[in-house]
Amino acid sequence: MNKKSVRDVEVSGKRVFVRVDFNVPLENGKITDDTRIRETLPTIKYLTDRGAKVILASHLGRPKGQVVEDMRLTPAAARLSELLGKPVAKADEAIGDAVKAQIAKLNDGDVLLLENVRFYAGEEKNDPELAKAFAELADLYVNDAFGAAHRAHASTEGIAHHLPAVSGLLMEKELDVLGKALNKPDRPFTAIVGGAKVKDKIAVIEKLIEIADNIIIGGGLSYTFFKAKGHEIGKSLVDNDRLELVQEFERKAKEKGVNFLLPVDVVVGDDFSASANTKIVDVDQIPADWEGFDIGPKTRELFAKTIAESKLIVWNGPMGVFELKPFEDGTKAVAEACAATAGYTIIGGGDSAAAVEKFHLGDKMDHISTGGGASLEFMEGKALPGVVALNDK
Ligand SMILES: Nc1ncnc2c1ncn2[C@@H]1O[C@H](COP(=O)(O)OP(=O)(O)O)[C@@H](O)[C@H]1O
Ligand SMILES: O=C(OP(=O)(O)O)[C@H](O)COP(=O)(O)O
Repeated sequence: MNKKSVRDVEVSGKRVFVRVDFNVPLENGKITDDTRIRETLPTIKYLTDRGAKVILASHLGRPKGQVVEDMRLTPAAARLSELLGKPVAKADEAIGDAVKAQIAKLNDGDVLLLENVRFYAGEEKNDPELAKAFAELADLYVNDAFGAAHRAHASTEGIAHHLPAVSGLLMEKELDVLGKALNKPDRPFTAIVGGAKVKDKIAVIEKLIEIADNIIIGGGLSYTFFKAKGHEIGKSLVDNDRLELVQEFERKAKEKGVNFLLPVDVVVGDDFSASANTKIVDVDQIPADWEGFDIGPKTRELFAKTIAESKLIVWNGPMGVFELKPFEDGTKAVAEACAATAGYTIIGGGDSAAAVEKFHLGDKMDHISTGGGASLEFMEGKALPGVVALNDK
């Protein structure tokens, strides 16, 4: 990488603002998968071992510029403290005099976690005033939030214009591993896209058609494709603004000789809950009032066959609502197929990583990336604003 990292600068005694991605899955205030926190330990330890004062900043969820009590970072501070085996102070805000006073009390080697940066409307707008307010807290900026590197926000991009700015060790590792795998991909190369961030994911498919041999679509994303074909989709997730666009994808894929696989059957439920009534139906038989929550058994077999024959598999986004027992089997089947294939497997995204860990298959994958959207955009060849803003070597 041509960007400076923590290894290239003096950190001892400095106040270091480290942007991490602690956007972890939570259930009733408990962290269900701490991968993203564990993955930042090398950077945090590197800095504390050398006597830096570490000021951590992250977003959690999408609170849209408001304080949302359930989206405070308090559980992340507690988990980090357990993992580091030492106290981690927690601020109730991310900027301002109270935070500055807390920082002034830090000793060399101490760690402080700021409050959710998305509680401030300026974060996602990349407001220069907010970026300056973050920069006032520190002497050095470290970006270790690979999962948010595709966002040009005040704490991922703006701040880098006000302080010396370098990458963390996780950021460096992610770019290195993904770069090596995707520079000259082994073929057949299969991209699997699922999940619930429908708009974001649809945006990357067009480019994937140009680089992958097989594209597998599952999860909440698929229903926009079914609706575009004129099928009833009941109450399933949909992006009504992109019905024409997704039809284009299938046409383009055909033109390029890319195998474009959509689910053929799905598991529908009458409620978003673990006690919902469920049915398995073909994709043109979804009842009105029901909602598609998982891929069906015929689809699992179809997807598994393609995964088995692939040399490189990049998977982002669960195949269904794997958090709920009745809708976990599709994601589990794809995770098992990825675990069994001889191909090189890269799993990306907070929830996809959580799913693989839930099924105890994490150690069977070649790389679990902390970024879903970020790894997809990296794969597209797009510049990641959180990386571009860092100082060149
Ligand atoms: N058919 C579906 N309907 C609603 N939500 C879904 C469906 N399939 C998957 N999901 C949800 O998608 C979420 C993950 O989406 P996303 O954030 O896009 O993935 P990642 O974090 O891996 O990038 C999971 O919480 C899962 O419950
Ligand atoms: O969870 C994240 O992305 P991912 O779901 O693509 O892995 C990152 O924390 C970015 O979050 P965002 O998509 O709300 O900007």
